[in-house]
Amino acid sequence: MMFFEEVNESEEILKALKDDLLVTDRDGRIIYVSDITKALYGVEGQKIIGASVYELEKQGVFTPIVTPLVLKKKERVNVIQTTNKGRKLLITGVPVFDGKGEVHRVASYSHDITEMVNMKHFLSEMQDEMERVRNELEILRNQQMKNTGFVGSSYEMKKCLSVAKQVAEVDVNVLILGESGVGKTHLAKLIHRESERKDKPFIEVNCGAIPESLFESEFFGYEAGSFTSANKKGKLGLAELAEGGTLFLDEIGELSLPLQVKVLRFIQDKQFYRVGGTKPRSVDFRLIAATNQPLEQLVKEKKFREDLYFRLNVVPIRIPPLRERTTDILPLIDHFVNEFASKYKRSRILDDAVKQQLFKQPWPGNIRELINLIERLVVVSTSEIITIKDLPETYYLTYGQDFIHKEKTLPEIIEQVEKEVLQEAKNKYKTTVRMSKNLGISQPTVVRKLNKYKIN
Ligand SMILES: Nc1ncnc2c1ncn2[C@@H]1O[C@H](COP(=O)(O)OP(=O)(O)OP(=O)(O)O)[C@@H](O)[C@H]1O
Repeated sequence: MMFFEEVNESEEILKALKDDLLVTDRDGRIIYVSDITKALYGVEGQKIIGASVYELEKQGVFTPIVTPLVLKKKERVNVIQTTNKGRKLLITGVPVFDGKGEVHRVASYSHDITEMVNMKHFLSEMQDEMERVRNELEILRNQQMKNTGFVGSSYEMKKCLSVAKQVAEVDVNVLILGESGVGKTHLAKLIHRESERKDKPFIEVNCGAIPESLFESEFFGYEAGSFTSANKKGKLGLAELAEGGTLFLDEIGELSLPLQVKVLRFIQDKQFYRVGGTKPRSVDFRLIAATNQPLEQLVKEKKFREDLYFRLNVVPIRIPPLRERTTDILPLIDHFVNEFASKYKRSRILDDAVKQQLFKQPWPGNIRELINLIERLVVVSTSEIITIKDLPETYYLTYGQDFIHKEKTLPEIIEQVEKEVLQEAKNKYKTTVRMSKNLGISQPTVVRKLNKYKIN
């Protein structure tokens, strides 16, 4: 009675273990099998009692079998078996010896490791994918941050550069001001490259380009299922992507007043909540903002929050438009002619008349406009020397036409012409003595005028 109870109890324990137990004799005949086999092998446990494991292997029920290995080694053996159901089992075969030290039975128990194997595959695929993404990110980051050269020999640009390099070293908020295309993003990247954060991300957020209704979810990210058209798994925001690096808020003047409140709180606390989230998240970044709008004016008109303006405006850098730093025009032209000549593998030179004409342009689109024009000239011109005939019509209006076109007053026209003449004379004659001789004015007048127009 006592024995029966013990046998039943052992059976219960085996079932509870959820491991499949199979016992064969030394010829490989199954003499015991627990009753969970069907799920793994697709056959009823009790129906294979008496069957040979060699036969079952031939039929593909499971392979490889462990019995012959245990018989040969006379010790515990582990194998990974695949069943006809495609499951992966870790089989441990254990020899049971008779009184003469011969293997009398082979007991094997199996543990279903399919999920573990799948997880391992998944993990390894994920690791490969991560490696690919990491490499791609590295390439993209290098492309994005590629140092394309900083042209700026004018007094104004030298001043900007010197402030930029100084602030790069400290984690202070910087506000870059200037017309469209003057190089605000270019300067922000330079500050990032020169800072200790250079190996971390530079995340550019164009505040004017993101629709207001999407700004929060794009900027702060969102939690899973927080709104209907959202990605089911939730999404990381741009703010979070800047971790450790520089967050560049371009066109900050375009932010609506309600969003300004949120951005201000974020800049102050360096903490935020994802849309639909309840957990505050922290992010460490240096902030650079930029705008082509007169922010101070917007503050007066109550279109831009004063507290946000003060937060951003710790170190302001104003990049002057190209027409206020004409000494940069010719070096920029040379720089981009070389760049595009090498990009399109064609040798191109601008003749002096073209340079003179470009020097006189007002460049409302600033450096971006200049780049577009040079690229077009390099690509479209058919001969090595680019002449005035290659210029698009709008670029060869005569002086007078040009000024009247822009509704300038006579004193303004005279000042501008004087400045340009002095600039050209400075480029050509270098010294104030030679300039005074060739311009027919005294040397002190040359010096005074050079100071007036900040030509150095
Ligand atoms: N000092 C410079 N030297 C060489 N290239 C420059 C310089 N400044 C700007 N550029 C180039 O001019 C183009 C326009 O510059 P950028 O995009 O930085 O202007 P932006 O002021 O940010 O314009 P927007 O206000 O439209 O955003 C870019 O291709 C940039 O690489």
